[in-house]
Amino acid sequence: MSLPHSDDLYKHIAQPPPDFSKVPPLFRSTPLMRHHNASKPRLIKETTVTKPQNNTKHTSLKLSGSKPIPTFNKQATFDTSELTKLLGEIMEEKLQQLKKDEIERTEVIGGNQVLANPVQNELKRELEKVESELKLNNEKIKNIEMEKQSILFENESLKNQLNVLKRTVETTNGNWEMEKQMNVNAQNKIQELLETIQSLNKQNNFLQSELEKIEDKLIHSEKERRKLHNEVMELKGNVRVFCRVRPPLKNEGISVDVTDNNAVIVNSINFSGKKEKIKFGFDRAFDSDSTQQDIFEEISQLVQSSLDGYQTCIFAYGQTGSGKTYTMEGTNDKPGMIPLTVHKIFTTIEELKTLGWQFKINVKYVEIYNNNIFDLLVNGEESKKLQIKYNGPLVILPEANVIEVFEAEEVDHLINIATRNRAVAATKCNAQSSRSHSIFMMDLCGRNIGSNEQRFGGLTLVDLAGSERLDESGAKGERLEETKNINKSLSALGDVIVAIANKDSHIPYRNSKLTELLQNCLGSDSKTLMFVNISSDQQDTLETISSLRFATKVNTCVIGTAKRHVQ
Ligand SMILES: Nc1ncnc2c1ncn2[C@@H]1O[C@H](COP(=O)(O)OP(=O)(O)OP(=O)(O)O)[C@@H](O)[C@H]1O
Repeated sequence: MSLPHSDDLYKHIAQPPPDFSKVPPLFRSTPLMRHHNASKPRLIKETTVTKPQNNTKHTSLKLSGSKPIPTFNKQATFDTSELTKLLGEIMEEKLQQLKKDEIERTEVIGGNQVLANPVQNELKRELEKVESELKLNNEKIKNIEMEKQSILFENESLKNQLNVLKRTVETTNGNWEMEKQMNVNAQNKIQELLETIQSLNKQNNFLQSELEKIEDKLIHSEKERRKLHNEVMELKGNVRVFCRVRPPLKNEGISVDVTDNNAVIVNSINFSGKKEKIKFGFDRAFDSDSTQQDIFEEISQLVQSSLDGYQTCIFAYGQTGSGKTYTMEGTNDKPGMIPLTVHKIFTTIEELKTLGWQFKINVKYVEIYNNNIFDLLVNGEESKKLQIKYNGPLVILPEANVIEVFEAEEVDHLINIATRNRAVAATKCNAQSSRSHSIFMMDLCGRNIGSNEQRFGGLTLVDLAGSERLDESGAKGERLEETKNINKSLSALGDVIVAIANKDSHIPYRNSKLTELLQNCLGSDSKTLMFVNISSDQQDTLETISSLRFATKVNTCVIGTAKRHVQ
């Protein structure tokens, strides 16, 4: 009798899980040896079966009288519990058979319970061997079961991972498609933009050349404009006189009329007591209704001249209380010529920037009191006397504070400081009378960044101290000294203008600090505008006539063609 070797048995078990669905139900569910046949079942030798599909040989166990143990199928699902049960049943059956054989053999011997027969011993050894093999196989099956569980678990985990990877690949594919499309769109857009840039570059080059042509034309027309402007100014006269009539302060009758915008008629009484009308002609005459703006419109062209590189000077002359300070400085709500001029300069500079002009503006503000020059741009401390020096033909004040300004508001602030510092003394004639000449100076240095042309212009605005006839003022002591100095300097101013008008070889600038300081802007190189301010009050008639005579003298003065300071 030959039993299957345990290794052979294990060989079948160690194969991949068999597919029991392909095993006939009989072998999967029927307990093999539960219904014994009449003949005793025996474990018989191995049978070899060749599978037609792949010619592989399979070995199966078979018990006599029992159903054959199913052939192992590599493709089949592996059900170890079924196999264990099957093997158990085989072993059990074999054991029973051995026991039965032993009993039969014992009976053969004749009822003697003797077992010492060699066949019996061999069977016993066989039994023990089979039993130990069974045990061993059971353990191997257990291990295989565990390994199977682990493989199943790993398989499940790999399946999950595979699913995740599949989804990731799907998503990535979707994203990649989307990005591919976006990339195509972006490349199209870039192409479009490149084409636009190219076309814009072409346009730009064209416009650039057009711009250069226009700039050339502009520079040319700017030069033309300056030339024409200057010709107009020269035709108008480099020294012009405007007369402004102050509204009456007292209700005593008006002694002055303005006609034709350029003539002033004074109603007076002559020495013989007869009424007479004295007429004075000027470049412009403004009646008492004229506003600050009306007047500024007429002088604003001088601002352009100063930016064009000319020295310009505007001064206000007139008796005390005639409205000089009102005209030059004005009030907060009715700004005068100085603040209006400053604002105009800054707006014009802004416009000139588009033509490549850049300006540096320095401001000085001084007063002349008792023929001494004092700085008005001092903060708190007492102003010391300033000395006039010469830089070639140019008059300079090296000790004066020079403030560079960048906007009109800064100048407004400086004017406020100067107004506070200005010496104001009460006199019999006017409790608010200014007893000094105030002189506001702006140096305008322009440079054109395109043509590198440079211009050095200047604007001087002078509020002269009130002219007074000594017998009228009744001044004594310090006030008398002030009045004398004022009148002396005003007289010197008249003399200088007359000397210039007469083309005298000597111009007496140095007769007073006023004329000496105004030298830069009183002469052939400059454009001068004088306001003669007069009172319309009847009681001021004599002073009015005196002022108008002085102004007429200036008005007839023809100063030579102004020179522009350019490099
Ligand atoms: N055109 C005007 N319209 C209205 N008020 C004016 C006008 N001119 C002058 N005034 C007023 O007359 C007064 C005297 O004017 P202002 O102080 O300007 O004279 P002034 O000539 O500067 O005197 P002084 O020589 O003493 O300095 C001020 O109250 C001023 O407001």
